[in-house]
Amino acid sequence: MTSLIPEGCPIVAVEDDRTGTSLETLKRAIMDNLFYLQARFPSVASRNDFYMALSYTVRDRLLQRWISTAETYLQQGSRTVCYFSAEFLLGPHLGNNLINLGIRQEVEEAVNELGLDIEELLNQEEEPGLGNGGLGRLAACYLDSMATLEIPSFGYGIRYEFGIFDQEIRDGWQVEVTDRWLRYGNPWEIPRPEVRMPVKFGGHTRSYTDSDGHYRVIWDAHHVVEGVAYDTPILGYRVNTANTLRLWRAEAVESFDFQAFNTGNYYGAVRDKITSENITKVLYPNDEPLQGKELRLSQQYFFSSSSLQDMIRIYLQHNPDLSKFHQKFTVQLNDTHPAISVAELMRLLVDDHHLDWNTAWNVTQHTFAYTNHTLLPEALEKWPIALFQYLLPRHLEIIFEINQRFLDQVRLHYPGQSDPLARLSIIDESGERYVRMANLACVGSYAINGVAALHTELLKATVLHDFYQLYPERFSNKTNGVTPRRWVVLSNPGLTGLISEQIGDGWIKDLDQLGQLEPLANDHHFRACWGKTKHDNKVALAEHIQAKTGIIVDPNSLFDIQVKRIHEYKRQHLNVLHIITLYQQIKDNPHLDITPRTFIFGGKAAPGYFTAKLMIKLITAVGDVVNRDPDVAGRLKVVFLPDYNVTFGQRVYPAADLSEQISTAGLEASGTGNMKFSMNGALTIGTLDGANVEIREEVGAENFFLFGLTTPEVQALGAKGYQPWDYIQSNPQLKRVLDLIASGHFSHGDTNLFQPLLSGLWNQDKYYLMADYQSYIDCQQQVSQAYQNREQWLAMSILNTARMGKFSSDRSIQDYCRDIWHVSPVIIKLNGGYQ
Ligand SMILES: [N-]=[N+]=N[C@]1([C@H](N)O)O[C@H](CO)[C@@H](O)[C@H](O)[C@H]1O
Repeated sequence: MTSLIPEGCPIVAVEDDRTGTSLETLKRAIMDNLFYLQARFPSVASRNDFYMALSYTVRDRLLQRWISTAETYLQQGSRTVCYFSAEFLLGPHLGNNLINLGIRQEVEEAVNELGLDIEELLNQEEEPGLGNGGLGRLAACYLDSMATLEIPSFGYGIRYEFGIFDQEIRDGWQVEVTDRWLRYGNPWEIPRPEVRMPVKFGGHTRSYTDSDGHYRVIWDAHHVVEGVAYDTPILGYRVNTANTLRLWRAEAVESFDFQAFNTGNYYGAVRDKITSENITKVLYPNDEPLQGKELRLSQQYFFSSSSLQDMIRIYLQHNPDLSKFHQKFTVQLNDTHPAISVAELMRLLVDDHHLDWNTAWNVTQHTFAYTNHTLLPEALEKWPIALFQYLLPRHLEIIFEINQRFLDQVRLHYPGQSDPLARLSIIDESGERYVRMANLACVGSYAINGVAALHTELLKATVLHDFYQLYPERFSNKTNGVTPRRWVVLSNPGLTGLISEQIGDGWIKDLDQLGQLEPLANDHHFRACWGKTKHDNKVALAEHIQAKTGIIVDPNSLFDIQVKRIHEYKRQHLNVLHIITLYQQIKDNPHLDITPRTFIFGGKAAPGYFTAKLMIKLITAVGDVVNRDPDVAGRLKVVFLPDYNVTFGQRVYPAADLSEQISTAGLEASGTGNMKFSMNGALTIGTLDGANVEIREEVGAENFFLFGLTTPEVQALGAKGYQPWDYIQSNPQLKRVLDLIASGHFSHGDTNLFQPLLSGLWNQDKYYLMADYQSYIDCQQQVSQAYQNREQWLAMSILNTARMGKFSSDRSIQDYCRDIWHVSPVIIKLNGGYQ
């Protein structure tokens, strides 16, 4: 693309005001932005005005890095990773950018001198809740690590107008409130109105033979929507690299139909605008269970097509030959949500750019890599053929062709055997016939990975076994990780200071250096400082809990925390059975010497998931009784803290003594909260599931509270016919706990309220709570005893943090770069001026 600025034009020097970090410069910049961008003077400016003025000031210091990065990638034509995700749970930007720019102190001083409070301004930011849980947050941690490791990369996703709902608890029940995160504007995104991609839907296809005798297909779409780009800079930690997260918003090609308006059809005049914009209106609030709605498939296709068209546009700026597209770009598919991209790239290459099928397929298969995040059958996406025919007729044709050619190969592998073909086929012939998105992703990808060692082994043995048999070389494990920048440095400045004081701050970019803390686990003084840091964080959380819920908790009690999406396989209700067990023990013997505990829960339930909502009600109902019971006398407190999100997590992980990771073995693919808790010195009580297995390997079995059935034991019990009633009948304590719930003790005498939960446990207990109950209770007893030995507990806590190096998302990204993407870092030099 030719520069619009003529050769020899005077260089526009970048003013210090935009990049300077001296106290006076920052103060002037904040006031200038208040004046020139917020058009406010201090005496009438609101907290949001000051937040915006500060944000623009910090953003300016990003922009030089961002533009230098973009220019360098353009000049060097660097091989680039594109991370396709329907969710990016970014969290608030301001605090993180201050850390990554390394100017937190300077800005705090400037803000103080202006008579403002930086914590208040930080809390002013509406977090972009463009995700449901682990999958979306992982994508955000990976963007931070790719930038910090100076990897040329783009994030591509959807700019939902409304993110994950805000959660309120009314009368103990979850109530969803619309997340209007954009209502005060978003200083961290740059609209790119010129970057618009036409995305077609519906209609029909027709084919013809062109003048060169080539078979060509035209897609006459029913309607076209435009994808408009909004870019957010993703700055690495203490580097010059600022990569781009490009999120697409849907707009109507024609946002106002004058003809309709002139004929008085006012709705008609804006119909296109409304239907088009609906595509990116709201995030589907389901974590795991698939949402088979047409709009969901439209969202997935919309951002996949916009992103691939954008990549081809960037590619053609320097390379006319699309047959080498995969050498420049590689795309990581974050679960099957963007798997339609496999068919879309084929359509773009064959129909729009006239590559022959085989060349296009070679490019496609060498472009995509696929990450699976769950084994839950109900989460594996499949779309009815009829919906595909209606919404994406050309893609259905292409998928049939891909499948045809694929099955021809498979037949060679399994001569005369139909079963493997039926399982491997992209088309599920049962019922109304479906397109299996995981199969499409596997056929169209050169690499397939799970997100923890156990999960990947289970993928190879179960859900993707046939693909593993066919393409063993494509499979690898890439254990998840989390960024220590947001989850330790930003969330836990006390611990950060204590660690860096001892071992320097190299650990922030090289987490294995935390290993240098090990010897200090035996140092009484260091243990005392460690304990104080944790206690200070617990005091801060206790104040927040009182402010948010009115519940007073004792920071000296053991903070036992379970925060994650509410789901039966995550077994928040098993945690409640432990609470009731302790409660009954106290009721039986009010003088019982027990370790005082504060049970803190947080997590959203998918709005349509009734059992999960009932689990929240059980937690709040038990809390209402236990928290007020005179016999308990405050030794047990149960808190359900509403609206669990990234900001909430930043408060909670540093304040935990015990991290609850109690899913049924074999069902939690990885978990990432488990890593954030341990990194902040919490000890884990958990099953051998997901990344718990690797955390226990790293921190040492002696520093991990393990309980429960293993995956093979769960499978064996299931195979032999699991009778939960047998466990209830043979365990009087367990029976008493369930009977107390059934009696209405926690529901004002209403014996029906929790019936659905109880009957599920008595009859089927799909997630083996009854089988794991006693092991869990015994393990919790060990926890209480261990907590009584403060010095030992502190030593275990220090060792947990010291041995968490493996779980940095930097390590995960280095694994992806080495084994899958084959991309190398590009060092960015800051460019002082522009020609
Ligand atoms: N979808 N999905 N999967 C999950 C999470 N629910 O978002 O992905 C997360 C990120 O890979 C995993 O840690 C977690 O175990 C898994 O259940």
